[in-house]
Amino acid sequence: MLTFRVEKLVPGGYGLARTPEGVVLVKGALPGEVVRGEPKRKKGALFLEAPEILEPHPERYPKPLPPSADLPLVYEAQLPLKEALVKDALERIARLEAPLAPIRPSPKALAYRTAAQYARHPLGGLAYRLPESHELYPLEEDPLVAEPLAWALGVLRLWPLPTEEVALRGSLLEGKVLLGLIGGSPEALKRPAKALVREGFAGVVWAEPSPKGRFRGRVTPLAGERTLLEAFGPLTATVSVESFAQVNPPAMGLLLKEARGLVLGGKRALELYAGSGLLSLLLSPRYQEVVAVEISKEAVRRGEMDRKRLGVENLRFHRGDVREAAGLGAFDLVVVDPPRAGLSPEVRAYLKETRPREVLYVACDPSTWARDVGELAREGYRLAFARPYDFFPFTHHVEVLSLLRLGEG
Ligand SMILES: C[S@@+](CC[C@H](N)C(=O)[O-])C[C@H]1O[C@@H](n2cnc3c(N)ncnc32)[C@H](O)[C@@H]1O
Repeated sequence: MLTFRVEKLVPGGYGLARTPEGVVLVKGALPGEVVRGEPKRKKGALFLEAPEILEPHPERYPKPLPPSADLPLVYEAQLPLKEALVKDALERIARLEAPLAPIRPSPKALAYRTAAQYARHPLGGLAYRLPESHELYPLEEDPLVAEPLAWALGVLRLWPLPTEEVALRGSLLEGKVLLGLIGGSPEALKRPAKALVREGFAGVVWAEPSPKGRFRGRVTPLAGERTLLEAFGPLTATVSVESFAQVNPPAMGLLLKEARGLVLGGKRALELYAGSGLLSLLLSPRYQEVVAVEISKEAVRRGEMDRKRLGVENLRFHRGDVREAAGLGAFDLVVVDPPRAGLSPEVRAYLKETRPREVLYVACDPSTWARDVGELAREGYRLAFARPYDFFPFTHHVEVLSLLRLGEG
């Protein structure tokens, strides 16, 4: 059993501590806290997953939070820690001393999420599934979800639906919520789905559980609407329960507003990992031609709906794999917003080969972002702008908006 003090927060949401046994990564412990436990060795590093907290942080958040909330601090105290994560990644991984604009807080610290997934508890009601485990935590309430989802949770807790998981996507603009039922039989769920729509859900789809990920298998609409309209600052866009959209639309709205002012404009722009093409729609007035590449059929379908609704004529969606970007030729601007793994080796090779004048990089993982920024800096790019954004209060997650420019320009 070891007793030690946690030094700092590191990517992945762990508290790092230096102990006589070596460096220990502690889950759910905050910088400055004294913890006790038996660290276990995993893949060469020491981890303490369920520490006993002997000396809590003076600003520890006093109310219950879901298990995904791995930064249980009063809101103002979370922001410098997130800023430090990005700065640290930039210095340690990218080896850059570039200035970082101050972190932009989330417009709301609680009740901000417009999407969430829960497991069904075998004893009834809903539960949180602990990350990377099958353990379930019964759900009383979720203070992080926005109003339409809080209403949905109240209804779903009482419905004994024969599914494995439920997914929710709300719209703050419409004040409505869509429901995804994952697992069970679509035939058996048709009637309950119709009843749920009568109860106030905007729409219900069924999805086959898939080892490739949520909504990567068969999806069947059961009742009501399939999409909602949401406001992302300067843009309105369709959202669905079946494919990626940012979970904190007002925070994404602030990022979009700032992104619009960063780029130089020009002839051709390319967006990779485009989702439904929010950034392409936003930047389309600044370029003659815009191409958006995205692998998810459902995201492209939503993007096409938005393109037509907004009357954007110079944007073309290309449903495909970004690893094949080499075939698309050269662009003045390349926009990227990859998943946590960062840019694929093929995309990095494509950027080095075609050398766009500007790369607008939106990141959800500071470590892989710093790896990619460091690589581009060695290719002659300058990190002209970088600002952390808080899209996920009460978690270690932090988003970064950044612009890389070729040469001194
Ligand atoms: C972080 S999201 C960004 C979406 C968009 N910028 C937005 O804010 O809505 C990453 C997107 O990359 C897509 N994606 C992941 N791997 C891909 C690949 N190899 N080729 C094309 N798209 C991919 C995912 O489907 C997802 O929509």
